[in-house]
Amino acid sequence: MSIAMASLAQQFMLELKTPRSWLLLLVPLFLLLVRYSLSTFSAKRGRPRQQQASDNHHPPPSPPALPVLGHLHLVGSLPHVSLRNLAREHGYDDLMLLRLGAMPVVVVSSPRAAEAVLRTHDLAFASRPHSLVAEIVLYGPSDIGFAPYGEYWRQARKLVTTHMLTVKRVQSLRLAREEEVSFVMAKIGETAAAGAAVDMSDLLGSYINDLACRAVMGKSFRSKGRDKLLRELIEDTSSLLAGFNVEEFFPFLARFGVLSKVVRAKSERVRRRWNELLDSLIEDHERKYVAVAASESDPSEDDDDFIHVVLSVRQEYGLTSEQMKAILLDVFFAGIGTSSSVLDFTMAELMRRPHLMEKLRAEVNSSVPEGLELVSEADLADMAYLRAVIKESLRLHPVVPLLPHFSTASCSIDGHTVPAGLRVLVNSWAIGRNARCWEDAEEFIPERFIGDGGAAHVSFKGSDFQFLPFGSGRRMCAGVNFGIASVELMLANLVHRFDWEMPEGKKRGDIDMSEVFGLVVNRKHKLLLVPKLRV
Ligand code: HEM
Repeated sequence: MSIAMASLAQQFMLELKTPRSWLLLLVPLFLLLVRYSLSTFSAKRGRPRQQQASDNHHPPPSPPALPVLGHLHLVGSLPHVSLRNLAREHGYDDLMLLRLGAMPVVVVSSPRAAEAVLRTHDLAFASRPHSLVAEIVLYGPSDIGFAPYGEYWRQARKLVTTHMLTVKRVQSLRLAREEEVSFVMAKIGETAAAGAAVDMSDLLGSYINDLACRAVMGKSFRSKGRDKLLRELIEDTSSLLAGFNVEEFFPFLARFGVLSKVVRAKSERVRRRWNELLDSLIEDHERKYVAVAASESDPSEDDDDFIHVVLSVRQEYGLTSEQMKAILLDVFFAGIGTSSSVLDFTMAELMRRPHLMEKLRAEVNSSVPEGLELVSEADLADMAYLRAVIKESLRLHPVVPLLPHFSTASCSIDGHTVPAGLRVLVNSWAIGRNARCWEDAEEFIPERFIGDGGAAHVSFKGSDFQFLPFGSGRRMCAGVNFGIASVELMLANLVHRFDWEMPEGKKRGDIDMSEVFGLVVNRKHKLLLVPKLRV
């Protein structure tokens, strides 16, 4: 019986990648749940009136909901789109309160309300919602992205921002970026010579993956196909981290515990794989570290990778080995999918608008000394249009479209009370397309970000609340410089070195910008392009 239940649940978990597919699970459970909710409702009715009133003191407005499901049935496979449409339909432009099953969630859809959450009441919203998978895979969680707000998170974030992701260290990885870009250009060159098409999505993914490996462990992981294994492991983990645990929506199901057992078992398997990998890498580094210390020689630049950094400050920060591993894992989860998806969206947008690609190419070519095949980081300094193209891509396609926050104190926003203990989603995708803030909001127009453009002064550093691709406030992305540096250099080289054409029989207009929601939003279809060598 329990094996049958477990395999049924496993089947369901495979299906449960999108909120709408939860309905599959919910149909047979519906009647049971109605009973549960009726009993909860009668219990609530029995509570004193005063207490009920204080629970619901001017809550944010809410669209009509179904019993039991709440608003769950209104959230489709692209939650950021569904939530924008819902807010728009009901005129809840700032704040909206939804109930997903039994879980209340506040959705923020305007720059004004985002500023209230991420700046005015930053401290009250600086935590993250609980995730069972993160608790297991990230040891607690002891990383930075998923850790609840508190002293541990403050120390871990300080470690990362003052030792690992500093401007200086990102600059010191310049050589690594240039080498990795050169490696990719050579690979594309071979494909160009053969007249074949390149799977850009795959290629850009492995470029960012190799860069993360160089940063974390000082070398790429390419030998013996280990980079593929690592990418698989990252993908397996990311899809688990992005999934929802149905029991959080329906605490009633926790009584059976079957679903969380399945999620737990999968998460533990993934954690074991990471453990083996990271333990062996850390041991290697420790041996080298001890040898360098014994020889009293200066560590070489190659020894300056993130594992060495974490080992060197381990005592100062009092880190356990699990905490070290969790912090290193953030570079893989927060850094890889995000940057490669930004590159993929940007190339797809440029392919759909060849005149913009030409304009960018003209800027790049004019900044690179005649006859040089590769664009170096020094050449990027004056490329204002390159930066505008990337910003415009981030505006229309923020790869983390819903910023996940959690309230730890009650606050009042625009006369509405948001109590402590609530999930809060800032819909940065909706905000970036808000027609009140952006002219021709749905169009890809990089010119808005330069010269006399209406958004020339708008930055992604977290002070302009109509543009939040990296979030804002205490939980803002810790790797902005790292991410942007790897995107800029690759994009400049792609347009400098090659002309890009569509595979035979395909038109530029065929490029489909459909998305898939996950820990990071990706384009649904692979971007296949035919390179023609230019220089
Ligand atoms: C262009 C690529 C990237 C984009 C678009 C991006 C975007 C984001 C966003 C939207 C958040 C959540 C902010 C919030 O909740 O308010 C975030 C968090 C984070 N990002 Fe990035 N990111 C990128 C690259 C990177 C890289 C390369 C790293 C590290 C090497 C990194 C490390 C982090 C960390 C550690 C957090 C968690 C911060 C916290 O919770 O305190 N990101 N990122």
